[in-house]
Amino acid sequence: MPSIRAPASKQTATLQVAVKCRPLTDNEQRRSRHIIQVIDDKSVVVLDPDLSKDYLDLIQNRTKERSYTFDHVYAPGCSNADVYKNISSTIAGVVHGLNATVFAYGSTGSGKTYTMVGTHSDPGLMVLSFRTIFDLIKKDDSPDTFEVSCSYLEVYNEVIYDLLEKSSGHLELREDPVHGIIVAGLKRIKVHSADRILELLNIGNSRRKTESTEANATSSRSHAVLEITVKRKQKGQYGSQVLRGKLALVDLAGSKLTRILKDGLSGNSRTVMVATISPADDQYHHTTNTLKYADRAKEIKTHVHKNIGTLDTHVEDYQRMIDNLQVEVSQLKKELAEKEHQLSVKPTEKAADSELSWLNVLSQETGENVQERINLQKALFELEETNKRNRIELQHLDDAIARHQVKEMDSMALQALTSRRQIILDNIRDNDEAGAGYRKDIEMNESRRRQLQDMIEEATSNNGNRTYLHILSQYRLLGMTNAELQIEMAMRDQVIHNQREALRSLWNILYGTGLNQKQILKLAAKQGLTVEGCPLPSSSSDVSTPPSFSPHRRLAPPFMSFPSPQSEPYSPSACFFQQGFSTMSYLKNQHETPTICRQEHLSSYYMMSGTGCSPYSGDGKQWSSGRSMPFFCTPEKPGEMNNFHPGTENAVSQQNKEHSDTQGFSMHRKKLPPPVPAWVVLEPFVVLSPDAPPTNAGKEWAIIRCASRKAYGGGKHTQELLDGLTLYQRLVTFPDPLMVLTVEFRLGGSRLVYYMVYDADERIARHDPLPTTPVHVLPWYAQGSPSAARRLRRRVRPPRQI
Ligand SMILES: Nc1ncnc2c1ncn2[C@@H]1O[C@H](COP(=O)(O)OP(=O)(O)OP(=O)(O)O)[C@@H](O)[C@H]1O
Repeated sequence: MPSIRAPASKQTATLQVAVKCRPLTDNEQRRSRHIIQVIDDKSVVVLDPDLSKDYLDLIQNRTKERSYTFDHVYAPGCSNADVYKNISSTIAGVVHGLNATVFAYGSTGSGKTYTMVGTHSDPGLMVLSFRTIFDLIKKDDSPDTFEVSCSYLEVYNEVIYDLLEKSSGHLELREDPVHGIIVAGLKRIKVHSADRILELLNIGNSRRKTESTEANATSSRSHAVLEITVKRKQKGQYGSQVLRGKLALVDLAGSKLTRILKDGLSGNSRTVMVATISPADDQYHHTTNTLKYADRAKEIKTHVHKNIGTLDTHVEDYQRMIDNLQVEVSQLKKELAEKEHQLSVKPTEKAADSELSWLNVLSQETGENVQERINLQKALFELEETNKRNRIELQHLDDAIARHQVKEMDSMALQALTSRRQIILDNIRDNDEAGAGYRKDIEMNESRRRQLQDMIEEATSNNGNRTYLHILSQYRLLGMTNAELQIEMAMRDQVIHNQREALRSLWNILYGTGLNQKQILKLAAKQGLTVEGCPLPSSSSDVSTPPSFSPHRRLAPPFMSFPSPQSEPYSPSACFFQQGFSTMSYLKNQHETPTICRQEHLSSYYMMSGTGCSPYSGDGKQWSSGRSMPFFCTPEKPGEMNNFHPGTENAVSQQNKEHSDTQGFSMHRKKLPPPVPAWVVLEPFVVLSPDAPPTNAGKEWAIIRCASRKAYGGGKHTQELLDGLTLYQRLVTFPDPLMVLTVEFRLGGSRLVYYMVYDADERIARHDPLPTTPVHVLPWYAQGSPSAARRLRRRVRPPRQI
């Protein structure tokens, strides 16, 4: 079972501000006065060198000294290592998924580059930081694996250049909904040692633009940002969580701050600012300006939380996770086959009924014990999965709340977020408590199992019919083990299914950008990333071609495809591909029995009565828009679907029939159709929502309908919905202000209806889980005046079913 982790907590941190005064240079010693006095390790005094003010100061009883207090103050004799001592704990957080930003701020010639880069004898904060990172990775004795990469850029005259690229062109800043501000096309190089970063740093520095100024012979004319990313993959039984810590080391030219520091100054980062000052009297104004700014910077607050990877986890990671789980499943299958073989060898001897009665009682008890264990494990598994999602949502909410707080946005939205956060927190706590209870119950159950086994062993060894009874008891026990193995397989199938969903979402995002596979791979290579497991589009009209490769279907990719009423029901092979996975051999002949697909879904064919149901009508032609049930599902609500998708009545009633046919505890081998893709495009609807905000009453609304597996207070489904919605927002460019589209999330099992209402002005006017009042949904052509319908029909091309 995956371990239950503490929720990713978020802290508000203030900028750590240090001031470092450099010594007078040789030149300055000849011509300048020293005007800085470091009082102690926290305060510094600046003397006004203007002697003409002495008289005024005297008569006005003013002091010519200005005193400032900071987190740390370093006198001219201090080394970079002294500064580093006080920030090393911030740097260490990067190895645990936290972001950190260190930047030097000061006027030209004040010692920024010296502080950040340093010299051979006095290495700077950059060098010391990445030494720490590699030391910590080396010393880490957890089973986690690490991947460190680095990028180095400069900003010169408002233009960004890649310092790790020989003749870098101009790069652009982009706001990425997932990763925040990113520099598109910036090279990211995987590194395995501090020396390698040092090497890259030197290469990059040699490309930096410098020139001689009055204050500094080699004055940096550009800002430089060295970014080190540490990806930590934590191993868990059912998958790995990825923590991604980022360290930005910034050497600013002159003194203006750029957008690149946005994260460091307001976002998710522990940030250290080292204000560098010169002690020379001719730098007085620069020095006081720097100190005033640094003094104000003390108030800046950041919101720090761990970056726990979900969607941004690399495709390759998911693929690898799935591969491992598949190996596990095939091992279990092998074991199952062996047990089944043993079961087929039936005992031939007979014993008197009376002799067997005690064995019957024990067998029955053992059976109940197994069933109880199965149910407990199943419930625990669901709880843990749900809480994983809850924690992710919690993190999203924390982010959103922090953003609202920073922007001081309206309290209504903030209130909604906060109350949602409380619900999630309560859910997490309740689920954790319930999980602990289940674990205790499982322990008790297992000790009872051991007791029962001992009793059977003892009884058979004392009986005259020893061999027969032994075989008989083994036969029954094997039956139980068989059931347990099937459960285990189903659980793993469920995990595979989840990972598959995540992987498919990732590919959908990539395809949804409108890029083809080649472009995606090229782009990834540019970023220094290797993309594995890319679904290969095949040529011509192959059903397996992802719809996104068609230029006229910009909107199609996220919604995947759905069999049109005219088309053949999904063949397992087509379905298999549309899940986002391909194997070349598999695609060669889609009519062959798909061995891999069968393996993928085999255990989904085993259903426990009372928990399973099929969305399939059974006539091979009529589909509900559902997918085959994952093992742990609750029955779909009949009728819900009918509102939105005509022609599913048969499917639903058939499904209910099947469901009611399978009561009582026993294992059923039920053939279900292979799953259909998770995204389905239905025809557009125009909605008059009774709970629409009054200002928008009477307008035409578009509604996006989403469905998900479990309600559970917004755990699993919410993340999937968020992913989907982010995707949607990103992809839909609204070429026409009145975009009417209905999307249905299909994730199998019972559904949670989720509404997104878009209107012409506000994009997302409203989104709500389960509206309290009914929403009247009409096909767009049936709504409003004939002219409005005509207008809509012209503007909105109904999404095609593929
Ligand atoms: N702590 C120090 N000890 C000795 N020399 C120093 C120290 N700090 C800075 N210097 C010297 O001061 C001069 C200016 O430093 P530096 O180049 O780091 O300034 P800067 O703030 O980066 O300037 P610019 O913004 O123009 O690039 C250099 O000659 C550097 O060697």
